[in-house]
Amino acid sequence: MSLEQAKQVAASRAVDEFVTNNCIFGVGSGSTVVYAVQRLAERVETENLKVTCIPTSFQAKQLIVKHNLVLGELDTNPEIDVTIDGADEVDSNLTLIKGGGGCLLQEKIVASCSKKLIVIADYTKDSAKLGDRYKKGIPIEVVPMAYVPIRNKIAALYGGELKLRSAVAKAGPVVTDNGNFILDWLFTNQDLDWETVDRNIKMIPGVVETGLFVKMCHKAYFGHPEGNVVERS
Ligand SMILES: O=C[C@H](O)[C@H](O)[C@H](O)COP(=O)(O)O
Repeated sequence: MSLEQAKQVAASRAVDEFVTNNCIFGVGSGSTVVYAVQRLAERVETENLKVTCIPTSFQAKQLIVKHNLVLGELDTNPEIDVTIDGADEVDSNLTLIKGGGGCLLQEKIVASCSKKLIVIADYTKDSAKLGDRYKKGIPIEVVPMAYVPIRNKIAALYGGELKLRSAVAKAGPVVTDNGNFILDWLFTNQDLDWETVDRNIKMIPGVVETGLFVKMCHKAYFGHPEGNVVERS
């Protein structure tokens, strides 16, 4: 079984366990969520479910539209029953690194409005400590004019290196769905108190959001190459 199939089994399991008729459903972002939306669309069709989908990114919105699902927004649905989202790394406390695909801000807003945040991932995202397996650092979304002082302040506070994320098919930096830049913080101390770190970084003027999701995740599903799914809650 491939990594893609490992993502798929985790996504299907989560959708089957958490999506119910008439629910308000937060749609995460990234490559694993694609399988969750596919499974949701199958269930909506075969079981005639009524589900309103709240996107966490431009990509998520496109997925909802492509599968003819009902598109909602926080203005009309500020309380979400369950959000299913991917992650770049999940530690033993269910603390997450998110934003590898640049979508952390809307993801965290939607997660904060959700009764439950469920993470779906392949087994390579399952770590004891943040940084064990994901080596690209913690994404931090920042207002463009402030990226240099923010970079210096975080390095002075906690050490490590902060890199302005560069675009691949464009010259210059990645610009998020919200018009901001992303700093990837290559931290060196894996034993930090991530709740405090998250709070302190967010206090720096110009920081919009961090990719640290602390005490937000209700349950994680990790797909394995053998086809089994490991659950953690
Ligand atoms: O910005 C992207 C999101 O936080 C994704 O949920 C995360 O990067 C995981 O994506 P994938 O399922 O593609 O590994």
